[in-house]
Amino acid sequence: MRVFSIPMRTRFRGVTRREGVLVRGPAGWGEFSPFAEYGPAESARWLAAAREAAFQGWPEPVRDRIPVNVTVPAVGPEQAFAMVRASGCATAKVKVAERGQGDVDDLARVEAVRAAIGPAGKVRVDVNGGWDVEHAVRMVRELDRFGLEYVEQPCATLEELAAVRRRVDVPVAADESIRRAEDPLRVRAAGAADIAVLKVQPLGGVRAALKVAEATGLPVVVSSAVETSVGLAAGVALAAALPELPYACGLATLSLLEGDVAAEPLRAEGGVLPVRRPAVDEAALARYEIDDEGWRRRMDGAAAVLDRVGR
Ligand SMILES: O=C(O)CCC(=O)c1ccccc1C(=O)O
Ligand SMILES: [Mg+2]
Repeated sequence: MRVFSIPMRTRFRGVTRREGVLVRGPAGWGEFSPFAEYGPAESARWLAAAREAAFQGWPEPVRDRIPVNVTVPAVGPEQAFAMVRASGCATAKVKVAERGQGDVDDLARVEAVRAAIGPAGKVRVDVNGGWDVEHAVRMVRELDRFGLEYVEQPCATLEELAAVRRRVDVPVAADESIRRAEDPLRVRAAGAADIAVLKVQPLGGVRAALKVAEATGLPVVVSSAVETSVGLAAGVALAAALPELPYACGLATLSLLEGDVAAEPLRAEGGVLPVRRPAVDEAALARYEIDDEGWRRRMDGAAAVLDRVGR
């Protein structure tokens, strides 16, 4: 196992370095990079995803190009404008409701992103559950001045998502509400969302995520957990294997990192990612490799859970 620590270009989810473990098996490289706040039980799914990548490989793709969105963190309007222009993407996802900021910051950022992407581009916002129902209804209507493709996780709970969905015309996507195998059916039953955002690592692998996609019965947006090219390749494999892919995916996140572990990183060009699987490059990895006992323990903890409960 190889531990990496890569600085983020801009702070994201309060994180300034992205860390994790790369494992190698007969099928290739896998990434295990649960966020710092996740304990062994939750991290076990992330390890299952890494093991699938390393030991099993992924289902056959049905497409060879994945349209992607540029991800705009909670930065100022000028930086947001520049990030969208530099990306070449026709869809932008804008983070809003950042702690310490206000509605005026969100309105200015979304306005700048709309200006950068042009009238034909698509703009979605991700609230990460940061609003209550009244705040969400008011802000979605205000932000829709700039034209919203959808709003991702406007509130924390399924019941709140359902309430917002009944009161606004903008489609609602569920992200944090879809994390465990039993959740998707609840999302469907609650009428809480129009779209399901799926991430490979927290769902326990590409095959597990495909099952969740089927269970939700909703159109899917595949999103990254801000991984290296190794982790992103699993998201690309999921996006490539889904029977339908009606929306751009949130897999253009390599640009949020200062560097990568592959010689030919999974970087979007013209708003599209190729369906391929980059290998770890020793020289690239050497720049970011650390020796960290903590990550060894996290992996052992997750492995103990996985090997006890199975997959
Ligand atoms: O979807 C994207 O555009 C990028 C990925 C992303 O936003 C994200 C990355 C890590 C953790 C949470 C999230 C999120 O969608 O909330
Ligand atoms: Mg999200």
